[in-house]
Amino acid sequence: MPIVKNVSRAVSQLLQSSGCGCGISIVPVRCIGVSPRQVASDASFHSVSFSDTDHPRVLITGGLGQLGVGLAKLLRKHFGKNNVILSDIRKPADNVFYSGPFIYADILDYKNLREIVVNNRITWLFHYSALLSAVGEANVPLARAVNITGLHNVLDIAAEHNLRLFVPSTIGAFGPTSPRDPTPDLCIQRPRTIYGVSKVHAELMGEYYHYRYGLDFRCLRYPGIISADSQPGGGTTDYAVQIFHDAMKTGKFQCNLKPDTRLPMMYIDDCLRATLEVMEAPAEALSMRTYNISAMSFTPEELAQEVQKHVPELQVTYNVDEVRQAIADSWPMNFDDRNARRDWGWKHDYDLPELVTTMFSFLGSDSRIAQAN
Ligand SMILES: NC(=O)C1=CN([C@@H]2O[C@H](COP(=O)(O)OP(=O)(O)OC[C@H]3O[C@@H](n4cnc5c(N)ncnc54)[C@H](O)[C@@H]3O)[C@@H](O)[C@H]2O)C=CC1
Ligand SMILES: CC(=O)[C@H](N)C(=O)O
Repeated sequence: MPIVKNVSRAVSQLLQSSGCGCGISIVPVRCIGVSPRQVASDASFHSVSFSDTDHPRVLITGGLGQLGVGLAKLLRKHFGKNNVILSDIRKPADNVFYSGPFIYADILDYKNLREIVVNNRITWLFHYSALLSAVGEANVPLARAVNITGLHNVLDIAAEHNLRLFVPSTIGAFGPTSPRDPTPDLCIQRPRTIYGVSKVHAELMGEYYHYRYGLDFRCLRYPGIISADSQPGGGTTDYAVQIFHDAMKTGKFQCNLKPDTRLPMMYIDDCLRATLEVMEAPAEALSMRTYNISAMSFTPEELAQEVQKHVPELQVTYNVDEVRQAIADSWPMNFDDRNARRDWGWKHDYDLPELVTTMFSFLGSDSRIAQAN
């Protein structure tokens, strides 16, 4: 296909994707001839563009954490196994390595990341690499590097190569001065963790690149995510996953948050479906580029009661971790996601009883398989 045709299609896609509904005219980065990293506008990789009739070519960064493997599985079902590349700086387990393309990608290595995007003709990027709230407080310099410097690399590469970019944000992007019950999309955001600060920065930088350069940036603020077949990576909401494993294994669970700490939560299938849905939504449907999504809110006490319906002998004790408790006390209790529901039809499937039943049927069948082997 002639390069000229591809470039003009890319420009028209950029113009379409910049439909922010705010009436501001956008000058896409390629039209002003200089990208954020001063890459020449006629560099050869610009001749590769993604047609609407093709499947996207997907890269997931930080893909070996709690959410990335599930996301790859979902996207591979939709777009084909070889169109979705999982990446991380860790070594994948055998089952992950053999389930589809995997590549080493350190988001702090700009050239390495750019080479991967170019050589694999990536068109959509899901940027999952991060240090979460609790581990971030334990290593602020690393969290700042991964969550902020890493994001800058990803944004520049996405803008240069006309990628559609998804970056997750979090309930942790709010702080003690935000309205907490409910928390709307637009309100004061003064988080007091490096994780929260870096996520507000990501929201603002992504939106800035969208308005300034026409980058097709899309962002959802996830609640705490609960999954059966992957472990959380060091957050404040981790207790809500651990309780299921401990209930099955020992019948005893020690919770590191107070019994009445209410936080928004979501089952992983809802979270990953929302992520695909917002990426597939037509640009003109998106009145914003960063949306809250919500499913349920509960306290450790309420979760324990629901779990005890399945494991009546479960004993729950509380040994509060001051760092996590202070973080949780500054986060939303309930999330207002009316804009996501209105703009692109977001709807959750799992509430608390359904979540708990699903977790036990997954873990139950899993442990039966383990016992049989
Ligand atoms: N799991 C949850 O409850 C929530 C997650 N999110 C966001 O979703 C995204 C994915 O979350 P999880 O999978 O839970 O995170 P996780 O902590 O389980 O995984 C993060 C991954 O990033 C990788 N990573 C660290 N440094 C890296 C580097 N320099 N280059 C490349 N990769 C690097 C780690 O090896 C790890 O596999 C994160 O951005 C997180 O902030 C948002 C809200 C809730
Ligand atoms: C809600 C999140 O972003 C994460 N699970 C954390 O607790 O840090």
